[in-house]
Amino acid sequence: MMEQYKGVQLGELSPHVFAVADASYRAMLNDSMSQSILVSGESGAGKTETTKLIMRYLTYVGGRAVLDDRSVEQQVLESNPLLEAFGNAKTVRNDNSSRFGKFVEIQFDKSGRISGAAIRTYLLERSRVVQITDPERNFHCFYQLCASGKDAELYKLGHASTFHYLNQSKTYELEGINNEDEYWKTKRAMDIVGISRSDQDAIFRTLAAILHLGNIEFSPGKDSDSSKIKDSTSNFHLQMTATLLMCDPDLLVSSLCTRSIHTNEGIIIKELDCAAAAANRDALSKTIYARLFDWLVENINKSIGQDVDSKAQIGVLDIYGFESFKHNSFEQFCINFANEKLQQHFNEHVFKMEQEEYKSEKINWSYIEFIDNQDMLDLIEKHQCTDDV
Ligand SMILES: Nc1ncnc2c1ncn2[C@@H]1O[C@H](COP(=O)(O)OP(=O)(O)OP(=O)(O)O)[C@@H](O)[C@H]1O
Repeated sequence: MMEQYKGVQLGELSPHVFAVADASYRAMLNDSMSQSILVSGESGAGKTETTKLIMRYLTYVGGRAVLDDRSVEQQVLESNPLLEAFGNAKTVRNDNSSRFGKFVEIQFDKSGRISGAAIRTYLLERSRVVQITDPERNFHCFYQLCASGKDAELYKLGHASTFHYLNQSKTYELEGINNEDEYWKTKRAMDIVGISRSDQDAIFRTLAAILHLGNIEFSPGKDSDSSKIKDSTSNFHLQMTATLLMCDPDLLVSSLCTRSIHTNEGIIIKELDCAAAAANRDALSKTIYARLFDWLVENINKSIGQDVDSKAQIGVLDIYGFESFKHNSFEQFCINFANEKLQQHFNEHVFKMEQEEYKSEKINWSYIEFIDNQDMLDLIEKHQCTDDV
């Protein structure tokens, strides 16, 4: 199919993702201008798979610029399983739903050969680390680690069902997928992108720490509105978390059960009640996970290598689609807002600007009705004067 679409004018053959990829590649070469491909659609529509096909096509036409055994394009493609292990999860609509947005920039030299690449990620759904509902799952990597046999034992991990962050939903397995096999695939992907064995250990240690952290429970302390570690089980998970994160257990307790407020007079330590301590614990887990994810992306980028002298680039944007669940949170608001913005960009170019041009050139055409969502966007993002409201 790639051969068939290579160099053929857009529209001559049936619609195909390779036709779009080819058109952007030719436009980049002929006009010496960078291009962007926006892959949109609701959750489960096939955006991530389409993005992979686009990258495969650009790899096919953009050839190989580096003559070592791990070329740039291969590394971009091979970084996918790793990003998916840490950034994808089962949702009601898609067993492998991307829970982050991704912008892949493929850089080309003046002869149109791939010379570098960069992956930028957006809006990781951090809340999933601490809260899931049946039949969804947390990020794949947690289930992979729990099923990893000896490695899981090393971090004192049991079955996924023994962890609060995973057992809020009773779905632990995915159809046709073996968690342990996936664990080894993820490790292999780490080898490919050049993550050292000691860094790999640190990554899984961090994941294990998050799981143990989630199992720490609190009970009321001596003072009113204060809290303490609930019992010996919670204390075990606390000690495990501290060991895995290589921090002092007492410091960890105080960072969970108290809050420091910086004032002009100095720092005030405030005790937290059980609910606030649990929220603190979850905030810590989300932050650690988000930073781990950013670290992974940064290392993938370092390993792929950027071409600072690149002549032009093709960017492929794969951002997660419209979502409407039974319970929608701030994340859904951000996702849907980003999608509305993208839809408006599409409307601007496909309907508004095109029809304005017809009008100015007095071309006879039948007006295409479309829903203009500008008012909705203005409502959310425009600064309003109080007088106007
Ligand atoms: N071109 C394709 N060929 C075969 N199967 C496909 C193709 N595109 C999508 N699928 C199937 O649909 C599923 C969902 O696709 P994908 O993960 O790409 O959706 P998405 O639009 O990126 O969803 P989300 O917004 O939830 O991340 C895939 O796991 C795969 O099973």
